[in-house]
Amino acid sequence: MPSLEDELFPSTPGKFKVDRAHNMNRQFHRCFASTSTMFLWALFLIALTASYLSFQSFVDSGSRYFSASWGGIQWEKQVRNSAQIHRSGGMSVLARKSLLNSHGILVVEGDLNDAKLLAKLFDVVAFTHVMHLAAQAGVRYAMENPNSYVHSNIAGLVTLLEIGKSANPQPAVVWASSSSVYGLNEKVPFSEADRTDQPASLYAATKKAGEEITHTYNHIYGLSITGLRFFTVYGPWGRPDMAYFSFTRNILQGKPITIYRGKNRVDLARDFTYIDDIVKGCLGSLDTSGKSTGSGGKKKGNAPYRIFNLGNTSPVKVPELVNILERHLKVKAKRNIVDMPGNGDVPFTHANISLAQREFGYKPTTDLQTGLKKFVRWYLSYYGYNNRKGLQ
Ligand SMILES: O=C(O)[C@H]1O[C@H](OP(=O)(O)OP(=O)(O)OC[C@H]2O[C@@H](n3ccc(=O)[nH]c3=O)[C@H](O)[C@@H]2O)[C@H](O)[C@@H](O)[C@H]1O
Repeated sequence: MPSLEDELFPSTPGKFKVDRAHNMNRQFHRCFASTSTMFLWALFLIALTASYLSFQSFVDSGSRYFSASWGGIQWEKQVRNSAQIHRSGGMSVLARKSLLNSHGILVVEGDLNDAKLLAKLFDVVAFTHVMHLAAQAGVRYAMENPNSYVHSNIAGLVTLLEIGKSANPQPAVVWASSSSVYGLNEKVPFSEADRTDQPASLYAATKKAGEEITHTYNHIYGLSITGLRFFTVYGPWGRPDMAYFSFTRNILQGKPITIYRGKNRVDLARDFTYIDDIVKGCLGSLDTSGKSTGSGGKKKGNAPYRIFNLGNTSPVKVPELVNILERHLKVKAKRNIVDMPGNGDVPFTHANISLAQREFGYKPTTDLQTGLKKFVRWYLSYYGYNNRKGLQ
């Protein structure tokens, strides 16, 4: 019989008990902990169902699980207080996930598909912005649990947009797309105007669908939309299913790591982007998002529809990523090199970021060597390796 944890987290790629607690908070840390400027705004953050919750179990029983956890006069008061503007700036932001209670901000956990919860939140607070980072992420896991991608990345997105379009005022929506939409595109570096009609994975296809779906809400209802194509984001509090994270774990545990190799023995490469740079991009895009024009479901004029690459502009081969990890960890990896299986991976990614640079001064400053050093320092501390000999 599955445990309660499995009931709630069965779709989690790379679910590890020890990581769960930090998964629940990681979006906060990833997006806000390192960026004090976020507190210029009134924040209200909702922890909506994302990659680390079980969509299947929500379909079966999830609404019952969550329905008990919100509502009531006291809860509404907490939501309102939490959404108050803490400093000047005039924004009130609805984002995917948590903020520490110590900052006076309430965390509401719920399923993105819970329209009643979303409607209630918009009822209680007139959100000016939605930072929507909830998703079922991961390229390869889509082959194992395809419906979780549809549930979160498509159905959940539509639920959110439906609520947003009917709200008065309508919020500006900034949301997470993905570099994976470039799919089999071979033109480098990838620019926003390049082809995105050849997805290589279901994950990519659902993110591409999200771009089309948000476009219709912009067109019909006047919602201000900004889609951010993130390029392999890494760093402290990251996702345990991603390569840099699972490689680190295996290297430290003396277990082999599998490195995929592309056609003709060509190494795969990624435009790995450090979390702090991504946070700056998120903030820049919120700052410049522009207003929605409609209200109560009626469009009153054209609203911005924007898409930006948020990458690092310098792809690194996966074996080089492993070299860097070895140096920081001071442990040799046991490498198992295999030909890339047909699992949705693409051979390389490489961002052209000139559009984001022009629009809001986006400029990544962390190279992979530096970013992984910070990640490893966090990892060793978080998992208690600093108390063990030889890994200081
Ligand atoms: O930019 C994105 O839009 C996506 O970025 C990320 O996808 P990817 O770039 O695939 O990152 P990641 O899994 O870390 O694999 C990195 C490299 O290691 C290779 N890889 C992976 C696993 C393994 O065991 N071996 C291996 O060689 C693998 O073949 C790849 O070449 C996010 O997960 C995804 O949610 C999405 O946001």
